[in-house]
Amino acid sequence: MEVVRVQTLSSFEEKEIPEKFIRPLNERPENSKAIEGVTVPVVSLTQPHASVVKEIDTAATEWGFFVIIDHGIPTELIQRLKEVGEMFFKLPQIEKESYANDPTVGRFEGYGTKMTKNREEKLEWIDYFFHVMAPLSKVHHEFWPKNPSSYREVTEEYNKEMLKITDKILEVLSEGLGLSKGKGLKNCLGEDEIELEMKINMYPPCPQPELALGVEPHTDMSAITILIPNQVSGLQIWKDNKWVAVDYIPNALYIHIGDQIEVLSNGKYKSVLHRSLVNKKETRMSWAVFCAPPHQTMIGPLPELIDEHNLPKFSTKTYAEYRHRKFNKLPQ
Ligand SMILES: O=C(O)CCC(=O)C(=O)O
Ligand SMILES: [Fe+2]
Repeated sequence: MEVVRVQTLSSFEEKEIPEKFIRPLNERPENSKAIEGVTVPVVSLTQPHASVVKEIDTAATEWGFFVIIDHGIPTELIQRLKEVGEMFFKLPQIEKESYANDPTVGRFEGYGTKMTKNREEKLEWIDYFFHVMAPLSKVHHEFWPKNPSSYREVTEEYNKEMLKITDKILEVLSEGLGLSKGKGLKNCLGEDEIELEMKINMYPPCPQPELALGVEPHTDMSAITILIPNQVSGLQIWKDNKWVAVDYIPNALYIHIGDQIEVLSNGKYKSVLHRSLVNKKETRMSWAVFCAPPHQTMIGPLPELIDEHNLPKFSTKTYAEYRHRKFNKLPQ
C-alpha cells in the first residue's frame, strides 16, 4: 500500500502543510497553549524506598505521569539507542520502505505512518518504527532494522534495562495500591509473559507547527509506557483541564500510566492524556516502550480494591478485546 511519509513531505520544503494535517480549530496548538509555570513530578530512584513509593503514588494518582531520574541505566546505552534510531531514519527512503508495515492487514510491526480510516480523520506529523522487544517468544527479529548493524545488539541491551525498570515501577505502584506481595500488578499483567514493544517516533520539521500535531491527544492502551525523547521538546500532558509542557531532562525516563493500570487500580491511578507538538526547524524523536499484558489476559478492577464503598468503575475483559474496542473507537 502506497503511503506518503511525513519525512518525505518535510523534505519538499513547502511553505504550507497539506489540508489533511490541519487540525480542527480547538485542537490547534495556537489555540490550546500550555500553561506557564507548572512542572511535572520528577522522582529520583536513589532516595529512600518509602519516599520513592510515596512520590510515585502521588504522581500516578494526581498526574498519571512522572519523570524518573537516577534510574541506573547507563547514559552511554541511552546515547547508543538514540544513535541507532537516528541512523535508521537517515537511510535512503527505498531502504526504509522495505520495512513498511500494513496495519490494514494486521501487520503492525515495521516502518509506519498513520493512514486515515475516513474522510474527516486528520493525519499526524510523524513517522515511526514499531516492533515487539519482549518476551523472546513473540519477537520477530526479521522485522527489526538490519541497518545500522548494531541496532539489534543495542536494542537487546536496552530491553534488559526496560525489563528491570518495569519490574521496579510495577512493584512500587503495587505497594502504593497496598497489594500483597506476590499478587501485585506484574502478576496481573502476565508475569514473565509481559510484553514490551518499542516505538521509535520521528517528527520531521513542519512548516506550520501551529496548525498541526505530532501525535493527537490520546491515552496509551498499555499498562505503563517508558519514554525517552531527544533534546527537542514537544510532549504535553493534560492536567486539571490544561496542557502542561514537559521539559527535556537529559537521560530521564518519562513514565506514562496507561489504560490497563487505570483499570486494574479501579481509577486510583490515572491514564494520562497526552499529545506531542512539532516545530519548524528541528527533528524531534522519542523512543516509547509500551509495557502491556499478553492479549488473552483478563484485565479488570482488582478484587482487593473493591468493596461496598468502592464499586468497580470499569468492566473486565481481555486485553485483546480492549484493543479492538479502542482501535475501532467503540465504548469500553
Ligand atoms: O513523542 C512523544 O513524546 C509522545 C509519543 C506518544 O505519545 C506515543 O508514541 O504514544
Ligand atoms: Fe502516547
